[in-house]
Amino acid sequence: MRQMAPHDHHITSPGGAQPPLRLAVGGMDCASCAMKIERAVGRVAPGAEVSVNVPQGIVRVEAVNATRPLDRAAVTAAITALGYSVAPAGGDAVAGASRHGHDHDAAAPADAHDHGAAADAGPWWQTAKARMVGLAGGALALATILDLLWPAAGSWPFVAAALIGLVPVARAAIRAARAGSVLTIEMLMTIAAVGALAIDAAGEAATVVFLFAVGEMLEGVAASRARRGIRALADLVPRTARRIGTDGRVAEVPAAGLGIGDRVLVRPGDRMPADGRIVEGAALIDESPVNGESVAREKGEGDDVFAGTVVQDRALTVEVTAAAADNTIARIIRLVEEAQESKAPVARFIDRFARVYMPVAVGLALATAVLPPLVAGADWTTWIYRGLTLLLIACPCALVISTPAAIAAGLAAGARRGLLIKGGAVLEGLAGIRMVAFDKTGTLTEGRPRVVAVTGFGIDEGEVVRLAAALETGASHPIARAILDRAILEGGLDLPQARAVTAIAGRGLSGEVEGRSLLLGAAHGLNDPALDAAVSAAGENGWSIAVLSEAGRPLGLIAMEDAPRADARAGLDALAAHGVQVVMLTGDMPAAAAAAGRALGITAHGGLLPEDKARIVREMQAAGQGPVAKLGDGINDAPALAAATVGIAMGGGTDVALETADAALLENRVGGVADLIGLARRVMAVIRQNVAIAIGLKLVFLATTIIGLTGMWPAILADTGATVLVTANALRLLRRR
Ligand SMILES: Nc1ncnc2c1ncn2[C@@H]1O[C@H](COP(=O)(O)OP(=O)(O)OP(=O)(O)O)[C@@H](O)[C@H]1O
Ligand SMILES: [Zn+2]
Repeated sequence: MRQMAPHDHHITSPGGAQPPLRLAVGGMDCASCAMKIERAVGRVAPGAEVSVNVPQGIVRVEAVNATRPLDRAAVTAAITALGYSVAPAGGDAVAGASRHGHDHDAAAPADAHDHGAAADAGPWWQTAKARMVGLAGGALALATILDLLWPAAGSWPFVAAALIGLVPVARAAIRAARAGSVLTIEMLMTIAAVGALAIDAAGEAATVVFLFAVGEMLEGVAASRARRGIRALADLVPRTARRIGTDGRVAEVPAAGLGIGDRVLVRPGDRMPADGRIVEGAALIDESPVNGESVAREKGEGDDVFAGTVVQDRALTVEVTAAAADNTIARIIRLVEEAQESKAPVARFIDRFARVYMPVAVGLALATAVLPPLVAGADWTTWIYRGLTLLLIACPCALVISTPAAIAAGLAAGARRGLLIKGGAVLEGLAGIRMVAFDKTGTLTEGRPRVVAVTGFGIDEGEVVRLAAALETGASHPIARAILDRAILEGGLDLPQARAVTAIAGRGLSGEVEGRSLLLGAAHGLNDPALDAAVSAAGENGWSIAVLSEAGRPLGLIAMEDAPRADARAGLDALAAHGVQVVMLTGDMPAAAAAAGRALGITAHGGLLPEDKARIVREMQAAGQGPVAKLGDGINDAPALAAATVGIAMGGGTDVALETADAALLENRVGGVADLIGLARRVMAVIRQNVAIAIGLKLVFLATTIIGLTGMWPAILADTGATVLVTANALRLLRRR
């Protein structure tokens, strides 16, 4: 089931009081559709933030500073008035509609703007847009031949060709105008072409109409390629699975129909058909398709496996733990698709700019057509022609698509490499990061501490471990694992029952064991010389500690060692190469933090409570160190993740990691942070190039048109060319490096 935007976190929605409206719209797949819809919705929902996701057909309306609550019916009506279809219900309809929601075809006649029709269903040459190109192109070719064979016919073959190509465009323009959007690209095209016919430039009118159709088609092709960037992940999951029946017989069934608890047989070379847990066997598993982890890993009984990963050498029996719609890949796709809807600030700016730019350009065109003849007595035909050409230049297609195309491609490229980024705003934030704060346990270290020393104060060491392990039985901190492992080693898991266990994030646990009220955790507030000596000795070795105490009196000390991650050094170096500073913020005691910091060559602050971490992150941002990213893996990092410009979760696809942070590394690799920042910077560079291309070409043709150097068809060619160029530039991000 698709949830209604459960991932609205602090960056993309600053505390919106009302849930955003989400509508699945069929039939749009280009920038001008998006602009039309945004304008129409903006009129019925004043002050609302509208983002239109072209490839996925999703319109998201959020009441950022709306004057009244969002009215779903009014928004829906505004969109249908433009000739697009809106799926009846909210959330669930979205997924369906983006895959096969082309019902609008029946209601709306196929014309220049009903290109959603075949966008998913068939190859690009079968789309309505391609038919348009064929029609306009065929008519133009016929007219040209006629003109060569029979010059006496004059210009009427071209007039006919222009009209044939123009009819669908004009229809779309009129429909949009009726719905309230007068200044559309179709309208500009229609006026320019009709005007050209009027001043007897029929040949050019026909050419312009044809080139416009080509541009629209290429844009559609590019849009579906960007969409495939993320959808390709879904193809990693095999269509069928070998389910083991209750009678032990194996039957081939559709993977989508597997239920939780089903057992499947996965043979060497097979892709995993579902998320699950190995119940029998062990094998080398290649997880690179899902999280980019480059080395195959040995997994055995009890280990979790992900749909889409490849079993390399031996057969496994796997028990399914998630339905197809909830598996890791499906969740990633959903997150990225939602992220593609959220606009980066730079995209918002461009949208606003385009909205101002179009009327200005139209005004300029009008002035160009009218002023020189009126004021200076210049030739009317020449200047009307130049004015019409400027109308074509007023089309902001390339500019409008330049940013969303780059962001969509960037997010998809990241997801393929195990870098999950939740939206354009996060990308933009990441590109500007100057400082990264890491926690220690589980991020810079393996997060698998091992007990290295146990000290008892007045009680036996085994007793210390036994009581501590009883408290840790349900705990999730890595320390719990270490202490329980030790307890098993010493005498099995025959532990006393702990009651009323409470976890205090960043401090430890409290609870009752065998009638005694115990505390286990950091050495806060215990003044005991013997304990202090043991604690500082542990700190000097870089060990972490858990102190067991009763009524403020220490009973024992457990010291643990956690190895640094093998790739920590390289990952930190990669950040340094990006000019990014690094600091360690850890809940572990200061001495242990300092030892780990020394080993890695970075500044370390220890003994921090969760709120201390958040405070330091805020202080760093305020102190002008620029945007700060915080990397963390546990609940004790949540406040700091939220305080940071960008909160990055580390932790192989766990729910917490995926849902709470702004970005997540699916693979536990320190170098992933540098990869994230590098990718974000590349995306921003592409955006800058695209904006330069789009505006630069317009300026050049603006000048050459006014001085009369170039005419109509170079103007439309420049627009088409720029649109294709910026999209192709964005798709470069999808190339595997
Ligand atoms: N479940 C627990 N059992 C025992 N001690 C704990 C537990 N949770 C926390 N502590 C104590 O509190 C300290 C701080 O814990 P916290 O979870 O904030 O940081 P951490 O996980 O050690 O390090 P980092 O902040 O780098 O992830 C630990 O070093 C430990 O002494
Ligand atoms: Zn369109």
